[in-house]
Amino acid sequence: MKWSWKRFLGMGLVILFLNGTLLMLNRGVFLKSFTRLENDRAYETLHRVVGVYQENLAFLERMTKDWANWDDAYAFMQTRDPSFITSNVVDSTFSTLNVNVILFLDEQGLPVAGKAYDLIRHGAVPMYVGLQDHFTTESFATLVEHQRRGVTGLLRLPQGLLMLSWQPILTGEGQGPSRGALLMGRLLDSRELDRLGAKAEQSLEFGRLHSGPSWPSWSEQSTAAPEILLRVVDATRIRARVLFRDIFGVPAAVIGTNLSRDIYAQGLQSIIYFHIWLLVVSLMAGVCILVIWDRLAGSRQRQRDSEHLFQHLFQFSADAFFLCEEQGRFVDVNHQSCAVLGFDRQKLLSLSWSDITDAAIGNLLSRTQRLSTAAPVPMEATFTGNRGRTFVGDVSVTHLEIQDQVLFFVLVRDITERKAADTMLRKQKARLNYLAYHDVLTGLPNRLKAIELLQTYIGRANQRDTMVAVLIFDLDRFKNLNESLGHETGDEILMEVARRIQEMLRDTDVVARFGGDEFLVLLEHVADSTGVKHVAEKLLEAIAQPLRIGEQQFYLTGSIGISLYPKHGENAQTILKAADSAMYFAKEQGRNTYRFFIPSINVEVEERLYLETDLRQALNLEQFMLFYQPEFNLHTGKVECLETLLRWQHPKRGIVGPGEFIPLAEDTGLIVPIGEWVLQEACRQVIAWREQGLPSIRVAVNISARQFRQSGFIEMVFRVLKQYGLAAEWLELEITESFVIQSAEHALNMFKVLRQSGISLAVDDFGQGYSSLSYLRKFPFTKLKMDRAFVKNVVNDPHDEAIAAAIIAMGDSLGQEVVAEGIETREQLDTLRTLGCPCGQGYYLALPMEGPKMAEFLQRVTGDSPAVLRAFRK
Ligand SMILES: Nc1nc2c(ncn2[C@@H]2O[C@@H]3COP(=O)(O)O[C@H]4[C@@H](O)[C@H](n5cnc6c(=O)[nH]c(N)nc65)O[C@@H]4COP(=O)(O)O[C@H]3[C@H]2O)c(=O)[nH]1
Repeated sequence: MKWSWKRFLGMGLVILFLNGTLLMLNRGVFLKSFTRLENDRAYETLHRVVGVYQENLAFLERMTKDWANWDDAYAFMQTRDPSFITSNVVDSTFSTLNVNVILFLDEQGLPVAGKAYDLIRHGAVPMYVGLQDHFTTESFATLVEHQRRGVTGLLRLPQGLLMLSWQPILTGEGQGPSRGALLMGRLLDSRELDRLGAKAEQSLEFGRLHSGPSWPSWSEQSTAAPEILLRVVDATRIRARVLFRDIFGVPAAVIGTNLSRDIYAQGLQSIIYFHIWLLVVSLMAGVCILVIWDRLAGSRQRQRDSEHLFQHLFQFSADAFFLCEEQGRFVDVNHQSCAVLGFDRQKLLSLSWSDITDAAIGNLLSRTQRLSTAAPVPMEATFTGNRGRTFVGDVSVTHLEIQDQVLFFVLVRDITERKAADTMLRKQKARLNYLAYHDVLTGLPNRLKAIELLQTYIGRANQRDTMVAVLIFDLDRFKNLNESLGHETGDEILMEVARRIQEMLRDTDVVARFGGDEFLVLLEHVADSTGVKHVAEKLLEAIAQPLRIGEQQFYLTGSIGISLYPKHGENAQTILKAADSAMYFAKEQGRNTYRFFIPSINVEVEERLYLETDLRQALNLEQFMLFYQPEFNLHTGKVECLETLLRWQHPKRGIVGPGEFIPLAEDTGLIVPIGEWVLQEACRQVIAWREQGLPSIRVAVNISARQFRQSGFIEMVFRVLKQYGLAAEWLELEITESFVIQSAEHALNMFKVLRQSGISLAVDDFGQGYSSLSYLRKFPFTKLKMDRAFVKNVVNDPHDEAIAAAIIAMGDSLGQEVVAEGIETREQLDTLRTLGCPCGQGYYLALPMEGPKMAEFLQRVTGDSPAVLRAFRK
């Protein structure tokens, strides 16, 4: 609540003013009444004093009259017998009658007998001086005549004021003639005054007046009636006075009293208390009124603001609002309603809910909530506007009751675009979800999905006490293929492989692409390894089928690693690692095979990792060296060529043969720089020997498929030849038959370029891959190196001998030099010579040798070395 201090101050001042005015009025009205009441009380008090005084006078008069109408007194006035006085006017008479003076006067007013008595000291005193003088005066005589029944009243004497009664002395029956008068008097002294005050219940002050009126407004009166005067002295006192006149009508004394203004004081106090109370109450009431007023004003303002805001929101909201009756007729619509439906306001107000939507009004009713009780229940509906324009709206309905009429407050938000966006988003999400869990190329589940599935299978295997088999399948030397043929061909191969694997497996089995050329097969509910073996064999078989992409035909092999859950690992991670290790092991074991995981595999895999690390450093550390093995003309014994054979001088393992590290170098790509080094070293060595005076000799360098496919390979060869100044005719490149089969078409141009430059081309390990004869004719090979496998049994196995003979004949007919590899015995040499094999290589003829030894060897054989020639002469 906002306090308006000015308003509060104003209200306070008004209350103060009103209270002040009321106080003044009350004071005027009530205090006057109080004063009047007090005056009345004062009059009453003084009247009581006067009454007592007059009673005293009347008593005195009666008593004097009794004595004056007494026969004895009547007789005394005649006889003047003093015994009457001595017996009747004694001291006790004064005390009894409570008078100070008793005086008998004759007809002339002269004293006959009398006595004066001090009632306080109780003793006779001399007759008051000048007392009798008053009764002889003319004015007294007039007074007596005027009064007729005696005179009673006050008389001023030097001794004080005397209350007296003068009565003519008559007989006991009150008959005359009068023989004089009797006067009895009582001094109005302090004692008498106290008695007067006690009787009037008021303490009195007495003031004697010695000469004429000095107090204001004493009226000149002839009567002896007392006059009362009141004066308000202050807020606490009223002074009240009564004036007494003597028998001659002259002011003689004033008796006064001060009256406390109790009524006034109490009244005033009550008024003040009442006004304080009134002020407090009115101030509190004022504050309450202000607060209530403020609140009422605030709530009215808020109500106005909220109505204004509601109107503004209603009219200018970006959403369409409809206020409609129970039957659906529109009561009010906003701008947006007109805009979305394309109607003007008048037209829209003439329509009803059912004209613009197919959402039944009954439907709305069931979904409404009372306004402000809960969130409205949303629903979707299709709306049709002007000229058939349709849109989808999000509808929220609330209902409210205004003067017993139920109205629906309907909010419609055009969500057509949002719905379209939602649909697109859902599709995108689905697509993203698909991409997150699938391999785009093959459509197979990807690694993530495969691992999830594996975890699910593991869970189920735990429940049913079965096994899960994991087969990791990798295409052998796929990288080489991919690099040489291009990624598009590589992708097609992968898709075909995926298709074959899928076809081969059951629907319940899972095949996933793990990345690159690696696939994963999951087999659930496996009882033992027999079934798994069968699947692995079928897989290898399916892959081994010739694969045709366009015009080219490929022969692929794969290596499979197998692990079983829970035998080889306790969770998805360890089971996958085991299968991976087994797959590497299968590759180690010559590829195109499958291997189950055994714990020792891990050691081998680890070793392979160490080897890879060392291999990466070997070139920089100059740990490589070349050995040379001669190829001889089996008829002349002449060294036709030297094959370079790579060795790795490992710091810990000693000399490591190429069989142990070349596959690794190929897999890791290290073969490219290593191969370049070999070529350089071979060229350098040949030139060096030449410079040593040895005869020029051709050097054969093994080139791996990966090197060959490396872009810029030919340029590199030419550059090296140029670098060492070696003519191309002294260089021979050996390429394995498997590579020739795989990529002959692709490499044909390269072979041609190389050959045209004068470089010799040899097909290594010839015979194993069943090269087609058409290839051999088409390609510019200069040499076929018969695989050692045929040489091995050429002596004993007629089949191998026949193959060897065929190869020799084929080379002969194609004009290609045939070199038999791996001649280890005299018999093999002889057989081959008999078969007409032109050249040979093998430990029987010469072992691979380091450069210096080979130099010595060359020195010897050039001079028709007896050791070598001996072998040929037989
Ligand atoms: N059992 C037997 N073996 C004999 C006999 N005579 C020679 N050998 C061996 O046969 C292999 C001949 O080389 P390859 O067939 O090209 O086979 C080579 C070649 O394919 C490859 N290789 C060697 N050096 C390199 C190289 O610098 N680059 C590449 N890419 N491969 C190389 O490693 C393979 C193995 O090389 P090495 O271990 O040096 O083994 C050599 C050699 O020592 C014999 O009478 N009996």
